[in-house]
Amino acid sequence: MRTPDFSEFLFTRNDRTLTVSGELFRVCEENALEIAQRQGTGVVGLVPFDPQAQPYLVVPERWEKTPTPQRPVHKLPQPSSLEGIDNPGYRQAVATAVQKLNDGELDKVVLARLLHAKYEGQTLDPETVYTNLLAQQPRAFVFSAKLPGSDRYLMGASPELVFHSEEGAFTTHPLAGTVSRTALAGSTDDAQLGEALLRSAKDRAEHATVVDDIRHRLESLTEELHVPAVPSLMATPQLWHLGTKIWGKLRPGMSSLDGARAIHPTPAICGFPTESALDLIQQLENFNRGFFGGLVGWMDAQGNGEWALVLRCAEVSETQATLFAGAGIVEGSTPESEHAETANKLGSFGKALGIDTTAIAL
Ligand SMILES: C=C(O[C@@H]1C=C(C(=O)O)C=C[C@H]1O)C(=O)O
Repeated sequence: MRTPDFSEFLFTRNDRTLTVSGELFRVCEENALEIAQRQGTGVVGLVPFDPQAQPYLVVPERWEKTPTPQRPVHKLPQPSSLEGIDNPGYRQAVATAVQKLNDGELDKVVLARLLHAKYEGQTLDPETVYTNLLAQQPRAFVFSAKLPGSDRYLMGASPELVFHSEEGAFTTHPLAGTVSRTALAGSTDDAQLGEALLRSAKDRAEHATVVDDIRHRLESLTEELHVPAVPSLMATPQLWHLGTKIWGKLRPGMSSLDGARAIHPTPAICGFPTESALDLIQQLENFNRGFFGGLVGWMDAQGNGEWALVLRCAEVSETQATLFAGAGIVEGSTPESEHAETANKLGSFGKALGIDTTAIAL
C-alpha cells in the first residue's frame, strides 16, 4: 500500500525540505514562470539527461518548505535478487571507449551502468528509502519525484549542484575526479587519499575539461564570472571528489533553469566534446538514461532556484529498485578501475537499501 502522505516531489537541502501538495499542473519550459506566478507557487521537476528530450516540470497547487524530518536509519528487507553487481558488459564498454580516446576521437566520455534489486514477496517502502537517504547523506541534495504515469519514484542523494541563482547571483559546483574513501572518515589515511586525488594528473585533467567547458558556455550569459584556478576537495560519506565552485552574475532576465540548461549536460556527466560523447553514450550504454544524469530542482515565480544533478539515485517502486552510476572515462582509465568506481558510487544509494554493491568476486 502506498503511504498516502508521501509527497509527489521532495527536495531537501540541509534542514529544509520542499514538498508539494494538491494538484500538479504540468507546464512547458516557456510558460512555466508565468503559470507559477498566477498560481502563487513555483516550478519543480526534472530535466532528462538528453538535452533534446522533454522535461517534466510542474507548477504545484501548493508548496511549502518544512523542517527536514530526522529519523533513524530503518532496516529494509533484503532484495530477493540483485543483478548487475558484476557487469562484464560495462568493462567492455569502458575498453571500447578508451580505444576511441586513444585514437583521439574525443577527450572524455561518462559511461554508466545499472544495478537491479528485486523484492519478491516483500514490500519496499519508498518513504523509508527517502528517510534513510536523509539520515545517511545529510549534506547532499536529497530528492524524490514520482515519475509521470508510473508507480515509480526517482530518488537520490546528489552531491552536485548544477545551478543556484538568486536575483542574478549564481553558483555552479561541478564535480569530476573521484576516489573512494576506503579509510576511516577523518583519519590520516582518509586525508591522504584526498590529497593524492588533488595531486593526480589524470583527475586534474579530467576536472579541467569540465571547468573549461562550463566557463566557455557561461561567458556570453553572464555579467560577472569567477572561476577558481584550481579545484578543491569535496567529500561525501563514501567518496572524495575534485570540485570547483564557479560563481558570478547572470545577465538580466535569466532564470536558474536557464542557467542550468545553458551548461547541461556538463562534461561531468556527459563528456567532451559534448556531441561526440552523447553519440558514444548512446552506442555503448545498453539502457536509456531517462532522468539519470539530468536535473532536479525548483524555482520560484521569479526564477530564483536550485537545480542539482540527478546522481547517486534509483528508480524505486514497492517491488524493485534500479540504481544508476557512471564514471568519467579519460585517457589512462581502465575497465577494472571504472567498474570499481561505479560500484562505490552505487554504494551510496545501496547503503540506504542496506545492500553491498561492491561484493564482487573477479
Ligand atoms: C556519473 C556520476 O558522477 C559524476 C562523475 C564523477 C567522476 O567521474 O569523477 C564525479 C562526480 C559526478 O559528476 C555518478 O555518480 O553516477
